[in-house]
Amino acid sequence: MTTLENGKNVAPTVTTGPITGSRKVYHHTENGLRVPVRRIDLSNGGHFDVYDTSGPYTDPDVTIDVHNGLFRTRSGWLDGREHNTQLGFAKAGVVTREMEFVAARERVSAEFVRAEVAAGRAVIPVNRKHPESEPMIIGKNFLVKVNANMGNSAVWSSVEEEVDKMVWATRWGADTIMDLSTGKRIHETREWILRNSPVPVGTVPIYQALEKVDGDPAKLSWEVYRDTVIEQCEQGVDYMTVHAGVLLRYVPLTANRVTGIVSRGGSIMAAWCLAHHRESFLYTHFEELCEILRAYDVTFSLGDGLRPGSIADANDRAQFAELETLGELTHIARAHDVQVMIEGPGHVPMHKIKENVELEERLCGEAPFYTLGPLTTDIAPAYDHITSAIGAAQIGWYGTAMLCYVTPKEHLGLPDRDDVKAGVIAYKIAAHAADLAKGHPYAQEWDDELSKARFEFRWTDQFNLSLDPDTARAYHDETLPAEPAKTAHFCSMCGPKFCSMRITQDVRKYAEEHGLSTLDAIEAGMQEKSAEFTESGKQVYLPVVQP
Ligand SMILES: C[C@H]1O[C@@H](n2cnc3c(N)ncnc32)[C@H](O)[C@@H]1O
Ligand SMILES: Cc1ncc(COP(=O)(O)O)c(N)n1
Ligand code: MET
Ligand code: SF4
Ligand SMILES: [Zn+2]
Repeated sequence: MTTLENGKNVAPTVTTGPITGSRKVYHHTENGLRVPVRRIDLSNGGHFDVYDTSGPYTDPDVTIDVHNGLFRTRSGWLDGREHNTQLGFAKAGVVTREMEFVAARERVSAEFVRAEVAAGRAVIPVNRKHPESEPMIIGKNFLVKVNANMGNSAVWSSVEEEVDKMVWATRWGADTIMDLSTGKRIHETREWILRNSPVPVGTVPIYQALEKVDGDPAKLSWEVYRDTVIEQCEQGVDYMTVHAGVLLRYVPLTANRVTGIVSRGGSIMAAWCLAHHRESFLYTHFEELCEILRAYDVTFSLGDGLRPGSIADANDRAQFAELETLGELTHIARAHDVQVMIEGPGHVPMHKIKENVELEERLCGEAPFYTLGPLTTDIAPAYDHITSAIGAAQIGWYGTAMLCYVTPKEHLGLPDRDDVKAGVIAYKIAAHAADLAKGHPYAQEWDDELSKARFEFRWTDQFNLSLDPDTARAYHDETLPAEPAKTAHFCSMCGPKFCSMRITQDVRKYAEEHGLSTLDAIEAGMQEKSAEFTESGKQVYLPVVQP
């Protein structure tokens, strides 16, 4: 690994050790692959296993050394596999080890995984040069995934912080991360992230290409771009955002928008097209690009350079014209055996969300949709993880395969690690809510486990089964920190006398003690009350006793 440029060579400090209340367990597949799960041990002697994105960092048996990077688990899987892709294998009827691995993670058959990849309805982003990552799948017939963006900017830059954010995001459940660095030491930052990332890493190569030409879009060229893409493929980037749908003739369609072009990549390409009055080199050289990505099995994330950046601009002609072009490019990429997903908006009010999914599926042959939110209103800067998680839950329900998080700092500044966690948790909620609504066979089991723990006042189990056990416990501790409170039949919300779940349990106990079913108990209780009512002279309103 390269040393850090600041000469001090400060090792990035990252968070290690299990998430509170759980431990890493490995399942072994038929062919001996080790598939991680996070096991939550319960106080009633049971346990519950959940999907685990956190990689070796949460395994106490692994020694983490960020200078050496993670163990290259997949390097042994890659022999003799040059120049073919997961899509190529899937089409040829071959089940790869990556497919077997994700099948175990998703609890489906490997053949189902193969068929979904072959149809282009799912992608497994795995650059052959990123053997540290654990394979995962993105597709609407699998668990909804979450991506976390990070990376430096010209205003704030630190390799250490970005590596820390990557580990932190995956700890809380990010399925992929994107390094969107635009500041100094882009190559080096990405190298540190890649060598230490247990999840696929995405980038937007045009950002680094622009940096190479001193930030002047007019100076960009296919050659500079191509060399940047190859450099990033060689490093191990798993998927790349390519804004090849921003065509010269679409740029005027944004002229009357409230917020113009909000995509960075989109605005850079629009500037290039106008400066040269030529068609985008991403579009004219698209087949060459396919051949480069194919050699590494890098997945396209066809960028939405004309996505709406405000409620007013949602679903306009510019946005949907670009989507049509992305559909055309999807079919070209697939013919080259290159995996494809499609990036989506942005800012969209709730009533305009569904149309986005329907159009995307129709135009892009059901390629996995990967959307930024969408934000369902513009009026809450500082809370855009919420405005967007609302849209994300909906769009996920309609069939979006991966949700790109938005943090509380959106529109305001570069997110720090706290923002990263807030964004990831908000999006884990949205993704899981979508899984539930889609009727995913295992999604509800998690809810049911937590609900049971809650009803039985197994407070510790309730904390540990939650997406954020530390915060759940800390909130309970704020008012009732003592150990006996962790089994008490109430919390400080209602107190002991008004705890409805405690009262329900009493009703059930009453029924049991009197040999009645709960319904009978209610009936019996009602008769008792009715007798009291008759005795009191059948008055509906009792006289108020003056103090
Ligand atoms: C496309 C989305 O990418 C996010 N984005 C862009 N750059 C960064 C960064 N360095 N860190 C985190 N998020 C970023 C913004 O939230 C934008 O909305
Ligand atoms: C879902 C999604 N959409 C877009 C981008 C790229 O950002 P930009 O288009 O601003 O360059 C991204 N990283 N993720
Ligand atoms: N918030 C913008 C969007 O909605 C992006 C700003 S940073 C390019 O896409
Ligand atoms: S987030 Fe900030 S830098 Fe990015 S487009 Fe908006 S105002 Fe510009
Ligand atoms: Zn925005």
